[in-house]
Amino acid sequence: MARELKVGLLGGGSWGTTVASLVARNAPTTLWARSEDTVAEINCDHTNRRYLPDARLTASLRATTELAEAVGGADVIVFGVPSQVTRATAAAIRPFIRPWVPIISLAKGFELSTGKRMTEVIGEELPGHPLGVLTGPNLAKEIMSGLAAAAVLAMDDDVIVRELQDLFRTGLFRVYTNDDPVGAELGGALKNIFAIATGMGDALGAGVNTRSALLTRSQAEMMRLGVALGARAETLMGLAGMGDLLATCTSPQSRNRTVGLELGSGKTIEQVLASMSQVAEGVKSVGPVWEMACARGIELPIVREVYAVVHEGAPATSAFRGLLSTAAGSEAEPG
Ligand SMILES: NC(=O)C1=CN([C@@H]2O[C@H](COP(=O)(O)OP(=O)(O)OC[C@H]3O[C@@H](n4cnc5c(N)ncnc54)[C@H](O)[C@@H]3O)[C@@H](O)[C@H]2O)C=CC1
Ligand SMILES: O=C(CO)COP(=O)(O)O
Repeated sequence: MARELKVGLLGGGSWGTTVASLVARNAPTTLWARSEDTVAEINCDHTNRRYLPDARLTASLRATTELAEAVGGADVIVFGVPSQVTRATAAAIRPFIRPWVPIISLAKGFELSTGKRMTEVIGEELPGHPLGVLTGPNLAKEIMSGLAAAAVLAMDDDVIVRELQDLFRTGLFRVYTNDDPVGAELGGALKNIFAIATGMGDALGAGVNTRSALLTRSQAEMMRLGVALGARAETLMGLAGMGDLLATCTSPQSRNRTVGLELGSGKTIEQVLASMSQVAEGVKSVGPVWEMACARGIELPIVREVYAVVHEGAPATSAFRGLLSTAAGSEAEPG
């Protein structure tokens, strides 16, 4: 079944290219990227050196700069562009996309202006499509270097999710199905904020005890807000939540953790962003997440401190002091 489906994937960065290369092993896949150079390189050399310097892509993967070519004949559409351009990209493909095709989102962020999840954004721009997310502890460069990884493909529709599972999985990329797309999407987006916090802590010389405490309390904050926003707790305890939190907070490859490390070393957020060529979703997501927590009266001390450093210019050292000054009550409570 999966081999008969044609896939159109939007976004030629690290993760879009990685997923396109995996899916191309199972089905005819066309990747849309903006850059003509990137498209030519993928088609001729089977590489995308700007984002994945050492990786060799599946030779059958085709790339194009034409949206119509990528999505017009596709049976499945995959969104791999950053969160803040997802709405515009969805609107741009509206004239070309067939009415019923499933859409899978890879992005791990919230829309800055609305606080919406990416499947909410895509659903508003492209109503009537079955929507899902592919998420989990999936650092692109590790996967392209041939190391094993696991992900969840989360959709409301039990039949479609099983059909699509075969499309994404390979021998080393294990794909589990999950019927809580809201929880899976929230886990992937929320963990980025905690990766910034962990990076700050590590730059300031946090020990393993401190980092473990920070990760555990991050998981508690993710659960508190995530469940309030409609996630199931068990999803946030799984690959999409705790799994991705561990990967992103501990990997030197994580862009969000790198942002935290740089902030912790004394740089301003403007200096950090000016030196980065890839997206770190947590920088933008922390604003809407903090607003959602405040609006609901949910205490998230770690999110509060990351927000203060990223958006209010507070030094990273004050985030550490802020967390220590939060009263430690029962473990079940915030703080
Ligand atoms: N890199 C990774 O290991 C993983 C990333 N993700 C998520 O995937 C999403 C995409 O991330 P990456 O591919 O890593 O980012 P990236 O920074 O490597 O690449 C971003 C891509 O988006 C393109 N882009 C930027 N602005 C655009 C616009 N206005 N219109 C169209 N395309 C535009 C860029 O040209 C580039 O090709 C993010 O939400 C990220 O959190 C999820 C899992 C793993
Ligand atoms: O989502 C990711 C790993 O699962 C990638 O994290 P970064 O965006 O921080 O690199």
